[in-house]
Amino acid sequence: MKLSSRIPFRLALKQTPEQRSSSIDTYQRTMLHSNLLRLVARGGPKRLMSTATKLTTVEVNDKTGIATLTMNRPPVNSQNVQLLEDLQKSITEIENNKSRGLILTSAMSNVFSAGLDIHEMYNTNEERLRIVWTELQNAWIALYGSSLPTAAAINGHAPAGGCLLATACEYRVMVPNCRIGLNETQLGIIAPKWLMSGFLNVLPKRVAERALTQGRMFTTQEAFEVGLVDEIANSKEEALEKCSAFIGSFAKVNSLARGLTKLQFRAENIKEFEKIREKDVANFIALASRPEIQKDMGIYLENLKKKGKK
Ligand SMILES: CC/C=C\C/C=C\C/C=C\C=C\CC(=O)SCCNC(=O)CCNC(=O)[C@H](O)C(C)(C)COP(=O)(O)OP(=O)(O)OC[C@H]1O[C@@H](n2cnc3c(N)ncnc32)[C@H](O)[C@@H]1OP(=O)(O)O
Repeated sequence: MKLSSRIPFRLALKQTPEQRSSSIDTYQRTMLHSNLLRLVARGGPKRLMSTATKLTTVEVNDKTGIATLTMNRPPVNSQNVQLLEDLQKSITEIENNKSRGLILTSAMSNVFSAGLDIHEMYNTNEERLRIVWTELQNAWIALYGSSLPTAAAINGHAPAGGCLLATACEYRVMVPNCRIGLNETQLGIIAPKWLMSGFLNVLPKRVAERALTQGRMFTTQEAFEVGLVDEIANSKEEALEKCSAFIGSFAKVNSLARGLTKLQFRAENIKEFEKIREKDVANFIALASRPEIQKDMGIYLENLKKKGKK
């Protein structure tokens, strides 16, 4: 069940602040309850599985029971609506198939994900912008709000939306000589609080504030030194192994207690996000529709293309 589809937020908007807060608590309880049922169901035997959507694949290791979710949208895994929807489908599938944990990675050799596909936001209409941002929100909350152990094997660059997905996971292993960060201010835009929340979970507040205001892209080594990534691996294979070892570290921990403890840590951010998600979509549409932002996007895309041809 998708977290996003369970929120009675439209109803909540018509309520008093007290009623609204109580509906959100009801939502939280429902969320914890359904995650609890899923955790109880996960006690059964493991299955070997390999499935695919259009732009993602899921492979479950039959020995470890850990699922690897691979994004496969050449050349840079930029997040269009299809990739964001496929990510949600794959996460839901992994949550339902008794996997022991989820590792997110990329089929590209040097890019984890280039973030939102800027073509999806350029020269388009409000309805498309609404869909793009809503699907980004949905993909993020599906990963951030999962009770499964999650890890990112970051086998390439992870700017903006790429960093968002990586920091929605509980653990990050990155290959050398790549960059990761939230570069929104460099693009002249302000990342909303929910988009920063994974980043804020893992970095000291002072480091996060400076990085976000600078729009800083950390090298692998710098990301490791500040704690944005937990380990460095020399290859994608090694990154996957380290992620598996992290997920394996929970083997002797009661999965129900583990999952609910994780969700308690994340509940506040999720609650805040649910309160503002519709307003956030409206803000994004207003921002991305602005003529000067559209002009900047066009220039940014041109520069990316020119750089590619060099
Ligand atoms: C100026 C304002 C722009 C938009 C913002 C406005 C409103 C949005 C509000 C908030 C959004 C926030 C979340 C986001 O995720 S925004 C996206 C931010 N992403 C980036 O800035 C990353 C840009 N890409 C890169 O830095 C590099 O491509 C790389 C480091 C990921 C990989 O480098 P490579 O050298 O391996 O590959 P390239 O030659 O650069 O690229 C190959 C190919 O892919 C195209 N491309 C790259 N990134 C994107 C993208 N994010 N969207 C669409 N297309 C992208 C690039 O143009 C090349 O295309 P061609 O093959 O030349 O056609």
